[in-house]
Amino acid sequence: MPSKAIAPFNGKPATAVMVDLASGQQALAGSPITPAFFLHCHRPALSDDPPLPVPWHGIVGEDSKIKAIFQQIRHAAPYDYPVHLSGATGTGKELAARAIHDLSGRKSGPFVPVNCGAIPEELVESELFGHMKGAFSDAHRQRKGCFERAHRGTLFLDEVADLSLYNQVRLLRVLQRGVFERVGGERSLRVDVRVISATNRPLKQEMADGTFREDLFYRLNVVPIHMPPLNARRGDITLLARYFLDRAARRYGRYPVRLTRPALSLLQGHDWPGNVRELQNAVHFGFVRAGGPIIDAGHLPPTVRQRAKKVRFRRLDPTSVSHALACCGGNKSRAARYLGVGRATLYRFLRLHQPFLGG
Ligand SMILES: Nc1ncnc2c1ncn2[C@@H]1O[C@H](COP(=O)(O)OP(=O)(O)OP(=O)(O)O)[C@@H](O)[C@H]1O
Repeated sequence: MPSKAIAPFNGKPATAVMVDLASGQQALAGSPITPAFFLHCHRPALSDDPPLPVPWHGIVGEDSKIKAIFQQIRHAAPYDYPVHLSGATGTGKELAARAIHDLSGRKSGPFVPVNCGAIPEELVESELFGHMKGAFSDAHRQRKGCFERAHRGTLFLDEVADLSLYNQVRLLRVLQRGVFERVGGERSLRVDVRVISATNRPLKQEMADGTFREDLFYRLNVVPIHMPPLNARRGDITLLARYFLDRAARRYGRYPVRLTRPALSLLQGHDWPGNVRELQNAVHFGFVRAGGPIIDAGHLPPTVRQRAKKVRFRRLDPTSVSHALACCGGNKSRAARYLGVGRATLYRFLRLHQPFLGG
């Protein structure tokens, strides 16, 4: 056990009640908790801690799928061709866009992210292209749009599929002609901008439905990069969880903080529909809930705990249950522990499957 694990005690005995999560062993109330007792309680239950790798341009991952993404980013970065990032929400599309910018010749220029889905329809045009004073009732002064602000840099159009057909045409014209006018302005402006776009919507389907213009798609999708869901790179779950925890611990000066093995296996068993963002939120929730150096399964959000239960239930099958019961001499509590499920789960399973188990 590295010495940092006992750092919270600063070598001095602390006084509080401490219970070993696995064995239920408890230090006497008010008696000093020695580092040795702390180690006794937590060493077997804690996850192993190989050193964290340095994030690659803010992106953490060692799975071959994410390494292939690093490679695609490296290839795309030096050119000015538009890149389109697809992938579900929370998979790291914005991080990838920033990495492309950082690795490009534009890195000393601005990176301007704009969430097309978050701007009210009537303001999209002025947000993208700027406006002249008096162009509309609230235009009290002239304002530059995102295209101008991104001059000599990169414009990141997030949620590009949320643009209305009208604004898609405006965007297409700028990409085709390389010039635009501010709303209410007559002078054509030319800027030097690289466009990276992203969406979590299926653009092929949107085109088939007529809600996304095909010509715009081909303008944006010159270099496509698809961000894989976290589910497809499950090997990175532990790494990412430890990374987010480490960052939280550093930020709030609460070091060291560690996940117990049961907490890690809950995280590993979850299917993460919200991808890395959901994992990050779950870790932060656990960090806040635990309030101390050890984050256990019970500190994780209910969604993660609930879903894991369902997954475990789905994984039960009559053969493994019969086998567990046989191994445990028919004792259901022991069989439940053997199977890694709660007693109630096993009882529910038995009620449903008793006829097939011959009981
Ligand atoms: N591989 C990763 N390593 C470290 N942090 C990550 C990684 N992937 C995502 N994140 C973090 O998860 C959060 C969501 O990432 P990001 O905003 O880039 O996702 P997104 O795909 O653009 O999401 P959306 O489609 O909802 O806009 C951010 O806080 C980001 O820092």
